[in-house]
Amino acid sequence: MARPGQDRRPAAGAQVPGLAARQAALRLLDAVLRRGLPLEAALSAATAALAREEDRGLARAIASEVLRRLPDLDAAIDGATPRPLPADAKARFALRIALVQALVLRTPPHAAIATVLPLVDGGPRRLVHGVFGAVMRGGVRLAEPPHFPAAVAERWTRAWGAAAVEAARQGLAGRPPLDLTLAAPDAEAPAGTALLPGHVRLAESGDVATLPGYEAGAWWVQDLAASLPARLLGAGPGEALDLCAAPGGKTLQLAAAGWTVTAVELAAERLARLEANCARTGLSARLVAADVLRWAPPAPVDALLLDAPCSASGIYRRHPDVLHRVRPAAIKALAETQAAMLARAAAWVKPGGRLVYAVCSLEPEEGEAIAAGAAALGLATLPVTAAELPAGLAPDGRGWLRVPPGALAEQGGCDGFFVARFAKT
Ligand SMILES: C[S@@+](CC[C@H](N)C(=O)[O-])C[C@H]1O[C@@H](n2cnc3c(N)ncnc32)[C@H](O)[C@@H]1O
Repeated sequence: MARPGQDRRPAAGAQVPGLAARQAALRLLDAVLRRGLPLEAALSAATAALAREEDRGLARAIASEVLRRLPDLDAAIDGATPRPLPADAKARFALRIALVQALVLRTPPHAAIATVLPLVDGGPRRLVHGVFGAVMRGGVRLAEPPHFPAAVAERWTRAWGAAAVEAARQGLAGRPPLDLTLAAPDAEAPAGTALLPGHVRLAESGDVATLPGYEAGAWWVQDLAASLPARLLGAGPGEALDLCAAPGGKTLQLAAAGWTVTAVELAAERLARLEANCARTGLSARLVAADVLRWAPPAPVDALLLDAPCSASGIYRRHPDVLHRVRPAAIKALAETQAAMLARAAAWVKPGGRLVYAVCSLEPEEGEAIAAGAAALGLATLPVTAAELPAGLAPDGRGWLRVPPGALAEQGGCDGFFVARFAKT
């Protein structure tokens, strides 16, 4: 590794190999951390200039790994600077990208810094070079498992306790397992562990399209916790509404369980994914592109699933960007939308019919607080029972299901969720 002061710049105009992928990683981090966009939503614009799939993958891997390890990377940077760099300083972004490569992604240190220095050309090159060298010479090792951002750790400790938050850190350490939901109990599927009937868990994900049963549409990828809301609605026959339905894991479950499903979704491109998923699995649903806050069904239904748009803080293992984007003001605004959706949905269920409310959120404001308003809408809790859940999960004292951070850690973990089931009175 070149020492600080030995800054060997390529000739003006020369392109450093691998630079374009790091520039794209910087754009991705800027989109998430400065503009609050989801990583997935920023991907196509941030990587548009990259011709090779390999480079797009590298840019995404660097950005994801920075987001997974951000507090620990920043602690290493702050430990090597006399005065902390501002949170949004380009030098800090460049150092995060260089250090995550050298310390996590096994990029040789000289290559990690050489591909990052051009990001700060005309700016604090010497500083970035010097801090990188100091961290590497200091033999810093990043915490394993990684730490949550302080605001998230505080929020979740207040809601779910320190032990749950500590267990949840494991979810940031490695790749989560891959969960499959089977279209039928005897569907063709790869060998794995079943934590519930109709479920298979694989330790490795790899290319899902090559796994047995994929071509035949015998299963779809869906986290174990995400499969619980549709399971808890029970089996048809009857008319079921799936509100906020795309990409459609729960629509497919409802169709496979014998319901005649109408799936309602606002985002046209996401509805197209739902349509493709129906085509691959041979399961059918009536698809409606509409805003649940404006649309209404022609007649009340027997069963309704509302998987409301939410902070998605429960999916932090696969999408660590949520840890940095979700702020109290956004949670409050989402909770208002969720309450408005539940109020409309409650009116669309026949007396005696069932309604399941679900969010992949670890924020009580989006879960328990919304369910607490259901009684005023003519919805009586139909308590979830332990027998309906995988071993290790249990309903709370009100008969609702809270899947807290760190749940099922010993079995490989699962997404954080809230699910409540009601009967229309
Ligand atoms: C949590 S995701 C749904 C996941 C889906 N139920 C599944 O199992 O695959 C929430 C969905 O709600 C959609 N959405 C957000 N606001 C909406 C609205 N006002 N009306 C209908 N859909 C909406 C989003 O586009 C997103 O696809």
